[in-house]
Amino acid sequence: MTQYVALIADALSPGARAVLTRDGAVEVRQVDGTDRTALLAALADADAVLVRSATRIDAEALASAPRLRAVARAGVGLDNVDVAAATAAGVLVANAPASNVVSAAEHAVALLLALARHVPQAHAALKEGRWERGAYSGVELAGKTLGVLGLGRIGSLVARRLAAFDMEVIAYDPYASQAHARTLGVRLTDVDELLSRSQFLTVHLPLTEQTRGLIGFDALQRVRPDLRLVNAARGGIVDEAALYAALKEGRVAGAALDVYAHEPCTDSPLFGLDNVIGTPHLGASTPEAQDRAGTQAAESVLLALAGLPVPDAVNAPQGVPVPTV
Ligand SMILES: NC(=O)C1=CN([C@@H]2O[C@H](COP(=O)(O)OP(=O)(O)OC[C@H]3O[C@@H](n4cnc5c(N)ncnc54)[C@H](O)[C@@H]3O)[C@@H](O)[C@H]2O)C=CC1
Ligand SMILES: O=C(O)CCC(=O)C(=O)O
Repeated sequence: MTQYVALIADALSPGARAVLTRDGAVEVRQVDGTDRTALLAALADADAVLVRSATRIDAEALASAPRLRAVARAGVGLDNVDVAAATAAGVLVANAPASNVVSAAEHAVALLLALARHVPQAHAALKEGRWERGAYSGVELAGKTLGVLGLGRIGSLVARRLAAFDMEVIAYDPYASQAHARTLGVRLTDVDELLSRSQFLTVHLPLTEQTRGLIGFDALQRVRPDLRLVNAARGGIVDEAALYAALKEGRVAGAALDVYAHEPCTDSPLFGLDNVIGTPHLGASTPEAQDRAGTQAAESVLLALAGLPVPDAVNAPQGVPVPTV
């Protein structure tokens, strides 16, 4: 006999459903969380909701969910969940902070390499029947300076991988310790040095009110003209209009983007520039990452519904340990 309803609002791995139904107490319902009307209606009976990044759980969604006890994010970023409103409503929010970080880091490295060597452009030309060896000469990574903006879980994995390409790695993260940076072979700098010295810059910050627009017109005035920028964190941290202007005016050499201010995004002016490559928010899109994210999110829901401490709760009451970076 089921006692609770768990709503899966984005495409999660089959492992999530298997965990949720393990003890027979949870009925799983599926809804397309991007269909706002359907989402709000489905939330009316839900005790828990599981999302990835496409579904917005904001104050309106929470107000439509009188029974809700938990929001589980099968992934890292919580910018699509109003954590303050959930906390005020007594709804526990949990993410799966370590689930997809290797996939996200590997994707950032893949974008950086593809950007350096024009892999997508050369591939497209070849498939269209053009053998254009002269058009797609690239640059080496060895000996270049990589700037890492945000030396948390993903930034650290990227730094370690790209140090192995013989890059000099510097990072800006006011919350990272010197000891942690040293173990990665990374030197911590201030923002000025990060911007003025980096030949590659990779962004690994959460999107918050402090980080929104951080790489904007001002920052992009202070970079080298041979800078190649990678953003596989969140759209909105890099100001797309400022980036477009900098690329167009030759103040930045290239950009590789996995994330956009408004998603889905298919018509950005940035896509019209030859020195921009992009993927549609694929950082976490591997079966390995999705399996971990889905099952961890589902485990958090079971704990929350049972009234037990949830290790990855981001708004846990005092006394419940919340893991930090
Ligand atoms: N493209 C994709 O599919 C994915 C994107 N992400 C994004 O990547 C972001 C980072 O993920 P993690 O590394 O796991 O998070 P994390 O929390 O481990 O690391 C973030 C780091 O940013 C630092 N930071 C915060 N504010 C800062 C500021 N103003 N200036 C400089 N540093 C600052 C923090 O000290 C922390 O070390 C997530 O918040 C998410 O938005 C995460 C997974 C997949
Ligand atoms: O679920 C996804 O694919 C998005 C992953 C992501 O951006 C995150 O975990 O923050």
